Amino acid sequence: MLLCIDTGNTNTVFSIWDGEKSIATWRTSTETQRTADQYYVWLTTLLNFQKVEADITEVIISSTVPRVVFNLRVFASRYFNCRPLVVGKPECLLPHAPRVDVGTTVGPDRLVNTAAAFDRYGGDLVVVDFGTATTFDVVAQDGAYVGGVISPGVNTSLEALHLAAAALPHVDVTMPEKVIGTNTVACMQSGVFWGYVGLVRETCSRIKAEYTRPMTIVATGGLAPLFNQGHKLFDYFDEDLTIHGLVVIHQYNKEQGNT
Ligand SMILES: Nc1ncnc2c1ncn2[C@@H]1O[C@H](COP(=O)(O)OP(=O)(O)OP(=O)(O)O)[C@@H](O)[C@H]1O
Ligand SMILES: CC(C)(CO)[C@@H](O)C(=O)NCCC(=O)O
Ligand SMILES: [K+]
Repeated sequence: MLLCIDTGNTNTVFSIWDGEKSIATWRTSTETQRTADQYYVWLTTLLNFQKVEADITEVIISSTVPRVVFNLRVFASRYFNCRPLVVGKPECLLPHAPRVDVGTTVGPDRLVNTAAAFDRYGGDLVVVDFGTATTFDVVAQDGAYVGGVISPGVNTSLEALHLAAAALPHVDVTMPEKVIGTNTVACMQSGVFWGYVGLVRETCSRIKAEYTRPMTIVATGGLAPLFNQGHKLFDYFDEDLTIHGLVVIHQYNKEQGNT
């Protein structure tokens, strides 16, 4: 079985796959201090609790936080006796090489989203991922990542507002009934929610105008459905896009004899 690990700046998702079949998926917060042994204790507790029989023999990792990769590598080799594939490292092959400026790095989550979205929807895409950052990844007709846009994440924006202004509380994002708020929380929620609807709409429309070919917009990330209520911002919402990309990239490496 394959263990897929998707580490974002806020959360890390572990997902176990038996071929094309998902066995279990769990989420934990991303912490750079966590050791290989701590990952194992956490994972086996959940496996035992849910009575999941998992015979993990392969591991693939995408991490936007470079510092956690070392401990995840130790975790894979110590407990599953395998050398993990790490997306973005030269030893992990990609179905399509990104076309970006020489010497630049592309976030591994964006490479993974690109591979997943191309597999499911074909080319000429914008992938919008609502994570710690809101990213827009442009996928060309041939499946290559050809650039995109990075905006502050929804929760990141709300948190920044709270940290920067003494009188502004911590609030959760929601879709407000009205635009004109009549209390502090409602004003903040309105600013972030409607501001984001505008941000996504304007960014996608400008990407489409610049790209010149018809494009499909695919959204992923826990907050995507919130922004799609009645606003028709996306053509598709795909909850497990990033994990699917890890399965696709792992499969590609196997086909190339690289595991
Ligand atoms: N309706 C909602 N209202 C508020 N928060 C939500 C809602 N739905 C999901 N969330 C939260 O939004 C966050 C977005 O999840 P997602 O996996 O897309 O990004 P993340 O894991 O936080 O970011 P990263 O991948 O950069 O670590 C999660 O923390 C999730 O708990
Ligand atoms: C933009 C984030 C933080 C989104 O998770 C991640 O993809 C990242 O750290 N990227 C590196 C820079 C880039 O993708 O161009
Ligand atoms: K994510």
